[in-house]
Amino acid sequence: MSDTILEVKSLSCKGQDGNVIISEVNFAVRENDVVIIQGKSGSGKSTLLKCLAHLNLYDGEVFYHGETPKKLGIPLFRTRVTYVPQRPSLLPGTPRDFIRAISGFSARTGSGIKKDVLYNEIAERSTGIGKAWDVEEGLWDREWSNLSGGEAQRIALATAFGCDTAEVLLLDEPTSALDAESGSQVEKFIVDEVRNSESALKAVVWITHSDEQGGRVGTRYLRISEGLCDEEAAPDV
Ligand SMILES: Nc1ncnc2c1ncn2[C@@H]1O[C@H](COP(=O)(O)OP(=O)(O)OP(=O)(O)O)[C@@H](O)[C@H]1O
Repeated sequence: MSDTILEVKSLSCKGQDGNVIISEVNFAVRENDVVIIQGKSGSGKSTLLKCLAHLNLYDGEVFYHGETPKKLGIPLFRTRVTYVPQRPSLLPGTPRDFIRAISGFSARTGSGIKKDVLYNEIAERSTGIGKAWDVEEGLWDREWSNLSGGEAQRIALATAFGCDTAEVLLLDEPTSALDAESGSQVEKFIVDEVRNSESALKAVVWITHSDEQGGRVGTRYLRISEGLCDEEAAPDV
């Protein structure tokens, strides 16, 4: 189908101990999809997202518009298919250091844009989105390790949107550390961006433990159980 962005074929992943975590996963992500991934704790949801972002080794294939990440170039692929971690507080330095580092990647500056100009653009967009989510300006200069879980989560997400390059965002429980009000603000922003035809973002793969959230935002539903991944009907919430 022409609107297919990602195609996952026979994807399997083992842990360092050789145990199979997920096996023979097949699905496609198409334009306007909000694909909800559900499953018990430890079932392999984050593992699947990290494989999609080419952060884990896997067997099988992931195609982005029909091309493998290797053929496209993995750094460029990661600017288009971007993983947003559940616990960004494990990153070194401050959020601004992180923006400075990613502004220097040649996959981003390859278009000829200067590193400093790109840094200013990403920082301005990211802090602007953060402001709308009540993230104080000063928090961008605090070490990730000293941010609260909810602050770090909003900052990581605002930065992913601030980069404005991802066609697919892989969101690992993006609102799990947020209070109800902040969570619904962020949730609405994500869904609006997928629906906004002017946004670079065309689809989201979203891990959530909440059936209610899945029901509100999802358009398709995958469940991981005992290493296998099956598509399900929308939950009855
Ligand atoms: N590198 C690794 N080596 C060995 N085992 C691993 C590795 N990474 C993850 N695992 C194991 O694989 C299983 C799946 O982990 P994963 O983080 O994908 O689960 P999850 O479904 O996202 O869980 P949660 O809902 O608790 O976040 C777990 O049992 C985990 O301990």
